[in-house]
Amino acid sequence: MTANVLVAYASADGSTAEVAQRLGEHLRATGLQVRIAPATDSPDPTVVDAVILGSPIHDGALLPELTAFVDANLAALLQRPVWLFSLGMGPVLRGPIGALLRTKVTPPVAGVRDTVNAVEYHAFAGRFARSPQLRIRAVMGLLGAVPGDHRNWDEVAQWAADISRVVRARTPD
Ligand SMILES: Cc1cc2nc3c(=O)[nH]c(=O)nc-3n(C[C@H](O)[C@H](O)[C@H](O)COP(=O)(O)O)c2cc1C
Repeated sequence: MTANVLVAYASADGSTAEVAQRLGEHLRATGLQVRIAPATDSPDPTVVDAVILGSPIHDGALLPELTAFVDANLAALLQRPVWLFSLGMGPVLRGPIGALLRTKVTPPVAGVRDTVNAVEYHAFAGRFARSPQLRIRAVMGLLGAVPGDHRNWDEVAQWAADISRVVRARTPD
């Protein structure tokens, strides 16, 4: 039997959408049936075997479109394996303060992770621009967050391979 996977995402500026698309394509290449959809399209998680949820982090939290999708579909999400990913600055932080913060999961993100009982949460480095605000630029400089596209496509491919292995192992032939 071919397993069905839903990749549902929120994205403000497109970089998370591209990671969701790439994850879905890698999963398809391993033989899974995959639907990739914005959370605002209300894709139906009850018709799939596994769900991957993704969102950028804004001000320490996942986007409200993603959390609204989680709230609206919680019963279905709790009945199937769910993986959660985010895009943000965390993984690229450097220096003494950055090192303290880079692996921290904020309470709002941990809340969603734990609410859906995620098999795994993966924080990917995202894409971010130079802030027009001097104060934000100063904080980012202090944390070593260099503006740019920090997405690591090999890491995305590896995560998709890991998920596919688990999903296929759970699906009877
Ligand atoms: C308004 C705003 C707030 C952000 N806040 C955070 C944050 O609190 N923590 C973080 O790690 N990244 C933060 N970022 C970085 C983004 O999450 C990152 O650039 C991501 O790749 C954007 O995804 P998108 O292109 O799908 O919208 C913020 C970006 C913006 C524009």
